[in-house]
Amino acid sequence: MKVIKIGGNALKNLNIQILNQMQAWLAIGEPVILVHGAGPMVNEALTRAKLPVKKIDGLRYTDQRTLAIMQDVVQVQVWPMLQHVLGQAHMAANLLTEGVQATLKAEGEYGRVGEIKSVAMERVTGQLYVIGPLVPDERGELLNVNADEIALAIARHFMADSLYFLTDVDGVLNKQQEVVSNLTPIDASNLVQQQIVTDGMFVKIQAAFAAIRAGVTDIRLGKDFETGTKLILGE
Ligand SMILES: Nc1ncnc2c1ncn2[C@@H]1O[C@H](COP(=O)(O)OP(=O)(O)O)[C@@H](O)[C@H]1O
Ligand SMILES: CC(=O)N[C@@H](CCC(=O)OP(=O)(O)O)C(=O)O
Repeated sequence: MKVIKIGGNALKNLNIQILNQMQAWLAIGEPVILVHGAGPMVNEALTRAKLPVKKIDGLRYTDQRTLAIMQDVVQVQVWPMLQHVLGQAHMAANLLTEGVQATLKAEGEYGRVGEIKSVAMERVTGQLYVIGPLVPDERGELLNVNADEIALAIARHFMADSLYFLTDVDGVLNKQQEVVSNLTPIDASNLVQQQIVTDGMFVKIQAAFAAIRAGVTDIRLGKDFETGTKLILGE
Protein backbone atom coordinates (compact mmCIF):
# COMPACT_ATOMS: atom_id res chain seq x y z
CA MET A 1 0.00 0.00 0.00
CA LYS A 2 1.03 3.56 -0.75
CA VAL A 3 0.05 6.41 1.54
CA ILE A 4 0.46 9.84 -0.03
CA LYS A 5 0.19 12.97 2.06
CA ILE A 6 -0.47 15.98 -0.15
CA GLY A 7 -0.05 19.32 1.57
CA GLY A 8 -2.31 22.22 0.67
CA ASN A 9 0.29 23.84 -1.59
CA ALA A 10 1.18 20.56 -3.30
CA LEU A 11 -2.53 20.05 -3.91
CA LYS A 12 -2.67 23.22 -6.00
CA ASN A 13 0.15 21.86 -8.16
CA LEU A 14 -0.76 18.20 -8.58
CA ASN A 15 1.08 17.42 -11.80
CA ILE A 16 0.66 14.78 -14.45
CA GLN A 17 3.66 12.70 -13.30
CA ILE A 18 2.15 12.32 -9.84
CA LEU A 19 -1.27 11.43 -11.24
CA ASN A 20 0.24 8.98 -13.73
CA GLN A 21 2.16 7.21 -10.99
CA MET A 22 -0.99 6.90 -8.90
CA GLN A 23 -2.86 5.45 -11.88
CA ALA A 24 -0.05 2.96 -12.44
CA TRP A 25 -0.19 1.76 -8.83
CA LEU A 26 -3.96 1.40 -8.94
CA ALA A 27 -3.73 -0.47 -12.26
CA ILE A 28 -1.63 -3.20 -10.66
CA GLY A 29 -4.01 -3.46 -7.69
CA GLU A 30 -1.87 -1.46 -5.27
CA PRO A 31 -4.15 0.44 -2.86
CA VAL A 32 -3.48 4.16 -2.60
CA ILE A 33 -4.61 6.35 0.29
CA LEU A 34 -4.39 10.09 -0.22
CA VAL A 35 -4.28 12.27 2.87
CA HIS A 36 -4.83 15.87 1.89
CA GLY A 37 -4.02 19.02 3.81
CA ALA A 38 -5.56 22.45 3.46
CA GLY A 39 -3.21 24.66 5.50
CA PRO A 40 -2.55 27.49 3.01
CA MET A 41 -6.21 27.65 1.95
CA VAL A 42 -7.30 27.91 5.59
CA ASN A 43 -4.69 30.65 6.16
CA GLU A 44 -6.06 32.58 3.16
CA ALA A 45 -9.66 32.22 4.35
CA LEU A 46 -8.75 33.38 7.87
CA THR A 47 -6.92 36.40 6.45
CA ARG A 48 -9.96 37.24 4.28
CA ALA A 49 -12.09 37.06 7.44
CA LYS A 50 -9.54 39.31 9.22
CA LEU A 51 -8.79 36.58 11.74
CA PRO A 52 -5.27 35.71 12.94
CA VAL A 53 -3.34 32.61 11.84
CA LYS A 54 -2.16 31.16 15.12
CA LYS A 55 0.20 28.17 15.21
CA ILE A 56 1.79 26.45 18.21
CA ASP A 57 4.63 23.98 17.49
CA GLY A 58 3.49 23.93 13.84
CA LEU A 59 -0.11 23.08 14.79
CA ARG A 60 -2.97 25.48 14.23
CA TYR A 61 -4.69 26.81 17.34
CA THR A 62 -8.28 26.10 16.39
CA ASP A 63 -11.18 27.91 18.05
CA GLN A 64 -14.79 27.30 16.98
CA ARG A 65 -14.70 30.11 14.43
CA THR A 66 -11.50 28.80 12.85
CA LEU A 67 -13.00 25.32 12.76
CA ALA A 68 -16.12 26.61 10.98
CA ILE A 69 -14.00 28.44 8.40
CA MET A 70 -11.87 25.37 7.91
CA GLN A 71 -14.94 23.19 7.41
CA ASP A 72 -16.14 25.53 4.71
CA VAL A 73 -12.72 25.62 3.01
CA VAL A 74 -12.40 21.83 2.98
CA GLN A 75 -15.96 21.12 1.84
CA VAL A 76 -16.44 23.93 -0.66
CA GLN A 77 -12.93 24.44 -2.01
CA VAL A 78 -10.40 21.70 -1.32
CA TRP A 79 -12.39 18.48 -1.64
CA PRO A 80 -14.19 19.55 -4.88
CA MET A 81 -10.85 20.67 -6.34
CA LEU A 82 -9.24 17.32 -5.55
CA GLN A 83 -12.25 15.42 -6.90
CA HIS A 84 -12.05 17.43 -10.11
CA VAL A 85 -8.33 16.78 -10.63
CA LEU A 86 -8.71 13.07 -9.89
CA GLY A 87 -11.76 12.89 -12.16
CA GLN A 88 -9.83 14.46 -15.04
CA ALA A 89 -7.23 11.71 -14.57
CA HIS A 90 -10.06 9.10 -14.57
CA MET A 91 -9.66 8.24 -10.92
CA ALA A 92 -12.58 8.10 -8.48
CA ALA A 93 -11.90 8.33 -4.78
CA ASN A 94 -13.79 6.89 -1.83
CA LEU A 95 -13.83 8.95 1.35
CA LEU A 96 -12.11 7.14 4.19
CA THR A 97 -13.34 9.50 6.91
CA GLU A 98 -16.13 7.23 8.17
CA GLY A 99 -13.78 4.60 9.58
CA VAL A 100 -11.46 7.06 11.29
CA GLN A 101 -12.00 8.66 14.71
CA ALA A 102 -10.08 11.40 16.50
CA THR A 103 -9.79 12.48 20.09
CA LEU A 104 -8.94 15.90 21.56
CA LYS A 105 -5.18 16.50 21.58
CA ALA A 106 -3.35 17.59 24.75
CA GLU A 107 -6.60 18.19 26.65
CA GLY A 108 -7.56 21.06 24.39
CA GLU A 109 -4.25 22.96 24.60
CA TYR A 110 -4.56 23.68 20.87
CA GLY A 111 -8.33 24.25 20.94
CA ARG A 112 -10.42 21.97 18.73
CA VAL A 113 -7.39 20.03 17.53
CA GLY A 114 -7.43 16.27 17.55
CA GLU A 115 -5.21 13.28 17.06
CA ILE A 116 -6.20 9.99 15.49
CA LYS A 117 -7.65 7.59 18.05
CA SER A 118 -8.69 4.69 15.85
CA VAL A 119 -9.09 3.48 12.30
CA ALA A 120 -11.98 1.04 11.87
CA MET A 121 -11.30 -0.30 8.42
CA GLU A 122 -9.39 -3.59 8.56
CA ARG A 123 -8.01 -3.57 5.04
CA VAL A 124 -8.41 -1.90 1.67
CA THR A 125 -8.23 -3.55 -1.70
CA GLY A 126 -6.87 -2.03 -4.88
CA GLN A 127 -8.72 1.26 -4.68
CA LEU A 128 -8.18 4.93 -4.14
CA TYR A 129 -9.20 6.45 -0.82
CA VAL A 130 -9.06 10.04 0.36
CA ILE A 131 -9.10 11.54 3.83
CA GLY A 132 -8.84 15.18 4.83
CA PRO A 133 -7.87 17.05 8.02
CA LEU A 134 -11.33 17.16 9.65
CA VAL A 135 -12.01 14.00 11.61
CA PRO A 136 -14.98 13.28 13.91
CA ASP A 137 -14.47 12.62 17.62
CA GLU A 138 -16.32 10.10 19.82
CA ARG A 139 -19.46 12.28 19.66
CA GLY A 140 -19.27 12.85 15.92
CA GLU A 141 -18.03 16.43 16.30
CA LEU A 142 -15.25 17.44 13.96
CA LEU A 143 -11.71 18.10 15.14
CA ASN A 144 -8.87 19.66 13.17
CA VAL A 145 -6.16 17.01 12.79
CA ASN A 146 -2.83 17.84 11.17
CA ALA A 147 -2.70 15.94 7.89
CA ASP A 148 0.90 14.75 8.44
CA GLU A 149 -0.25 13.10 11.67
CA ILE A 150 -3.20 11.50 9.85
CA ALA A 151 -0.82 10.12 7.22
CA LEU A 152 1.32 8.61 9.98
CA ALA A 153 -1.70 6.98 11.68
CA ILE A 154 -3.04 5.58 8.40
CA ALA A 155 0.36 4.27 7.27
CA ARG A 156 0.90 2.68 10.69
CA HIS A 157 -2.57 1.13 10.80
CA PHE A 158 -2.36 -0.45 7.36
CA MET A 159 1.38 -1.17 7.61
CA ALA A 160 1.93 0.68 4.34
CA ASP A 161 5.20 -0.04 2.59
CA SER A 162 5.57 3.54 1.35
CA LEU A 163 4.66 6.91 2.78
CA TYR A 164 5.21 10.02 0.69
CA PHE A 165 4.92 13.57 2.00
CA LEU A 166 4.34 15.76 -1.05
CA THR A 167 4.95 19.35 -0.09
CA ASP A 168 5.96 22.79 -1.39
CA VAL A 169 9.73 22.38 -0.85
CA ASP A 170 12.17 20.04 -2.64
CA GLY A 171 12.93 18.21 0.60
CA VAL A 172 14.33 18.88 4.04
CA LEU A 173 16.77 21.78 3.66
CA ASN A 174 19.99 22.15 5.64
CA LYS A 175 21.70 25.35 6.81
CA GLN A 176 23.01 25.94 3.27
CA GLN A 177 19.47 25.54 1.92
CA GLU A 178 20.46 22.31 0.19
CA VAL A 179 18.18 19.28 0.11
CA VAL A 180 19.32 16.56 2.53
CA SER A 181 18.99 13.38 0.43
CA ASN A 182 19.19 10.91 3.31
CA LEU A 183 18.00 12.03 6.73
CA THR A 184 18.63 10.06 9.93
CA PRO A 185 16.94 10.78 13.29
CA ILE A 186 20.22 12.29 14.56
CA ASP A 187 20.46 14.65 11.55
CA ALA A 188 16.83 15.59 12.09
CA SER A 189 17.21 16.33 15.78
CA ASN A 190 20.32 18.45 15.04
CA LEU A 191 18.39 20.43 12.43
CA VAL A 192 15.54 20.94 14.90
CA GLN A 193 17.91 21.98 17.70
CA GLN A 194 19.60 24.52 15.43
CA GLN A 195 16.14 25.76 14.40
CA ILE A 196 16.84 24.95 10.77
CA VAL A 197 13.83 22.66 10.73
CA THR A 198 10.84 24.55 12.11
CA ASP A 199 7.06 24.98 11.78
CA GLY A 200 5.28 22.61 9.41
CA MET A 201 8.49 20.73 8.62
CA PHE A 202 8.96 19.98 12.32
CA VAL A 203 5.53 18.31 12.46
CA LYS A 204 6.21 16.45 9.21
CA ILE A 205 9.56 15.10 10.36
CA GLN A 206 8.15 13.95 13.67
CA ALA A 207 5.39 12.07 11.83
CA ALA A 208 7.85 10.63 9.32
CA PHE A 209 10.21 9.23 11.96
CA ALA A 210 7.33 7.83 13.99
CA ALA A 211 6.25 6.02 10.81
CA ILE A 212 9.72 4.63 10.14
CA ARG A 213 9.95 3.41 13.74
CA ALA A 214 6.56 1.73 13.26
CA GLY A 215 7.98 -0.27 10.34
CA VAL A 216 7.06 1.77 7.26
CA THR A 217 10.19 1.21 5.21
CA ASP A 218 10.05 3.70 2.35
CA ILE A 219 9.42 7.28 3.49
CA ARG A 220 10.08 10.28 1.29
CA LEU A 221 9.49 13.96 1.52
CA GLY A 222 9.55 16.47 -1.34
CA LYS A 223 7.76 17.49 -4.51
CA ASP A 224 7.55 14.05 -6.15
CA PHE A 225 7.90 10.33 -5.46
CA GLU A 226 11.54 9.95 -6.48
CA THR A 227 13.66 12.95 -5.53
CA GLY A 228 13.76 14.91 -2.28
CA THR A 229 14.61 13.56 1.16
CA LYS A 230 14.56 9.88 2.05
CA LEU A 231 14.22 9.12 5.73
CA ILE A 232 16.52 6.41 7.02
CA LEU A 233 17.08 4.92 10.45
CA GLY A 234 20.87 5.12 10.11
CA GLU A 235 23.37 2.90 11.94
N1 LIG B 1 14.56 22.86 7.16
C1 LIG B 1 13.46 23.01 6.42
N2 LIG B 1 13.41 22.48 5.17
C2 LIG B 1 12.34 22.65 4.39
N3 LIG B 1 11.22 23.31 4.77
C3 LIG B 1 11.19 23.84 6.02
C4 LIG B 1 12.30 23.70 6.89
N4 LIG B 1 11.99 24.31 8.06
C5 LIG B 1 10.76 24.81 7.94
N5 LIG B 1 10.25 24.53 6.71
C6 LIG B 1 8.94 24.98 6.27
O1 LIG B 1 8.07 23.86 6.23
C7 LIG B 1 7.18 24.06 5.14
C8 LIG B 1 6.52 22.73 4.80
O2 LIG B 1 5.61 22.42 5.82
P1 LIG B 1 4.06 22.81 5.65
O3 LIG B 1 3.92 24.25 5.36
O4 LIG B 1 3.33 22.28 6.81
O5 LIG B 1 3.75 22.03 4.31
P2 LIG B 1 2.52 21.14 3.87
O6 LIG B 1 1.40 22.10 3.59
O7 LIG B 1 3.03 20.47 2.65
O8 LIG B 1 2.21 20.18 5.00
C9 LIG B 1 8.04 24.66 4.06
O9 LIG B 1 7.29 25.38 3.12
C10 LIG B 1 8.97 25.58 4.86
O10 LIG B 1 8.45 26.87 4.94
C1 LIG C 1 -3.87 20.98 13.69
C2 LIG C 1 -3.39 21.47 12.37
O1 LIG C 1 -2.37 22.13 12.30
N1 LIG C 1 -4.12 21.14 11.31
C3 LIG C 1 -3.81 21.54 9.97
C4 LIG C 1 -4.66 20.72 9.04
C5 LIG C 1 -4.43 21.01 7.59
C6 LIG C 1 -3.07 20.55 7.15
O2 LIG C 1 -2.39 19.74 7.76
O3 LIG C 1 -2.70 21.11 5.96
P1 LIG C 1 -1.25 21.10 5.29
O4 LIG C 1 -0.90 19.67 5.06
O5 LIG C 1 -1.45 21.86 4.03
O6 LIG C 1 -0.28 21.75 6.24
C7 LIG C 1 -4.11 23.05 9.75
O7 LIG C 1 -5.08 23.54 10.32
O8 LIG C 1 -3.38 23.68 8.98
